[in-house]
Amino acid sequence: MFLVRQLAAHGHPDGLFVLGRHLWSGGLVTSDPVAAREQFDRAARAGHGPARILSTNLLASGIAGPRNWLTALSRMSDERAIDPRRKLQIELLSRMTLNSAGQPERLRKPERLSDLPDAQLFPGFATAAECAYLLELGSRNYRPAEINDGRGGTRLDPIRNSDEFTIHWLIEDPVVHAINRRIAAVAASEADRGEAMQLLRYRPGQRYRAHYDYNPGLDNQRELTALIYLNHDYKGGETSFIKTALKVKGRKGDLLLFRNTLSDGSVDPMSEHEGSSIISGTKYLASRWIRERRFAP
Ligand SMILES: O=C(O)CCC(=O)C(=O)O
Ligand SMILES: [Fe+2]
Repeated sequence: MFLVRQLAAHGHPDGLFVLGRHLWSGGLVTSDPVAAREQFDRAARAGHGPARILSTNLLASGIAGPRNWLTALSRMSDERAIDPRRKLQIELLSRMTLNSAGQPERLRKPERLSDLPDAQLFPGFATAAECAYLLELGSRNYRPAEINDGRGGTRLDPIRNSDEFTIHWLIEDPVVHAINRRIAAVAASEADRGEAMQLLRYRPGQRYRAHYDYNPGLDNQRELTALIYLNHDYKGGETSFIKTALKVKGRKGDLLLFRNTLSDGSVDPMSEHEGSSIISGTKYLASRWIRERRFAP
């Protein structure tokens, strides 16, 4: 760490970037996302390519510091030379009809599926191109999914034997961020209340057994759950509510939104659900748990 700090102190781009990564993740130093972002910004100004990408992502999302959507968009154009994904991201964003703050201008009407649990379906929430983009982000990156242990950490548990990839804050690019803002808009919440988006993959035999997304160990509760179905060419795998007859088998691009808490903040017993076992094919979802209050750093 001494060497890294020395290099950073001299404005060395790699030193600043590596210091930023350590400050972001913690471990050798105390985690400090705001200080990390400052190092990424300095590394970016010193010409460090990967730091420019992270720094623009954080500027677009307003995580660990200020948010400026339009400046982030103009920086993305300049970044096409260092990251080939920027071109596709600019194309996808141009088709979204966003205002100058990156907010969606039009929202699809929901279908009410049930009152208890409070569940709604937004058909065609994401376009086929957006689903393809998320699927490509996940490919090659999946690892066994864990569950929240209620003590600030996560652990493997036989209740959930599927795979996941978390689009954590640094790699939450402006396309993912715009989708996260759209989720927040249909959920009548703020984007910064969402946990990082997760991509989920279930192959035959994989499932997420009956559970509540509400977790008694959390003081900032998972109030809402949003699931985007990224495909529908598989058998089995419904999102099934255990205490009612409600089973949801979304089509590609549909979003299921349900509430895990009652109006007094306590758990809604009817929100217990499972991702049923896959019979054939592979199911892909994008999920976002929405907290009661700001959750993003
Ligand atoms: O796979 C599903 O349909 C449900 C996923 C789920 O319950 C979750 O990720 O919390
Ligand atoms: Fe769940």
